[in-house]
Amino acid sequence: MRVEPSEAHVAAHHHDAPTEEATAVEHVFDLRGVGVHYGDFTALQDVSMGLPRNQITALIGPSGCGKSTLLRCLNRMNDLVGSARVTGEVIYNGENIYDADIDPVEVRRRIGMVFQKPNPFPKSIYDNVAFGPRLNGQRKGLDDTVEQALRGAALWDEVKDKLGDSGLALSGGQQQRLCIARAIATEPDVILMDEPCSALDPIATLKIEDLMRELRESYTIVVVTHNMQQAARVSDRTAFFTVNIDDHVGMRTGALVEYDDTEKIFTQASDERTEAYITGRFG
Ligand SMILES: Nc1ncnc2c1ncn2[C@@H]1O[C@H](COP(=O)(O)OP(=O)(O)OP(=O)(O)O)[C@@H](O)[C@H]1O
Repeated sequence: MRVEPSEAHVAAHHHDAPTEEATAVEHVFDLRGVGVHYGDFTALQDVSMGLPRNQITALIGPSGCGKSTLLRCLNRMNDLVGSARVTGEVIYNGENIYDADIDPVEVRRRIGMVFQKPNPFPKSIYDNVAFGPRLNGQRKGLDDTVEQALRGAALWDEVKDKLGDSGLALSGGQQQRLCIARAIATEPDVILMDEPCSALDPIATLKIEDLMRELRESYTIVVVTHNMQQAARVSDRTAFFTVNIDDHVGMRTGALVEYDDTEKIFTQASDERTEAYITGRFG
């Protein structure tokens, strides 16, 4: 990629004087009229929103409104779905990640992903975390990299004496933290999380939420969640999506209804559809 996000990151934190421009919120992503289509089916249309750096943005809304589809758009995971096509612009650190000269592998290195079901590789804890750095050609300092990533994912103390054990032998919550460690080991800029706690019990869930708040210091996080309390507890910004149904053709297309500070969405939503959803009257 032409713009090196880590440089953009450093630059953003070294403004000399707080001019009006410097104090404006910096967006890691600017989505401009984004639509996603699977063949002839439009799953999501006309999404425009800016995702602020070092904040947690939650994507919420009823089943099928396109939350996961949008999340996968942000690191070109939809490329792996043959029929998927993205329209509009996904601007990441000033560049459209769908431009012809952008390498999707590099995009996915900068923008990591954590999935709903913890999915460690059937390898040791150490090898799970070292996987990405090794793939990137790192040969030296792997022990340090692994330790730092496991510390960053709040898992080090629990596994430091059994790094050679299988990742699959850990509890569900530990496996999810291992997946987070694996994601941060390659030093991404952004972490995308698709319902990261839906397979976890309440205690493991709270641990992941605490971890998300810590990770926000160093990363920008975008999380899809069905859990309203979770969105309210962890996120800074919330985007509510709905499904518009076209009865003539039976098309169900997702659309962004409202995007604002989480506190505003949960206390004084501007759109009655948002309020109905978060108060549990719909969805
Ligand atoms: N690979 C695919 N091929 C075809 N259609 C798809 C594909 N993935 C998703 N869709 C469709 O796109 C729409 C949005 O799906 P998506 O999974 O993004 O919604 P969601 O809001 O994340 O839903 P949920 O909350 O149930 O996970 C749905 O109508 C779904 O059937």
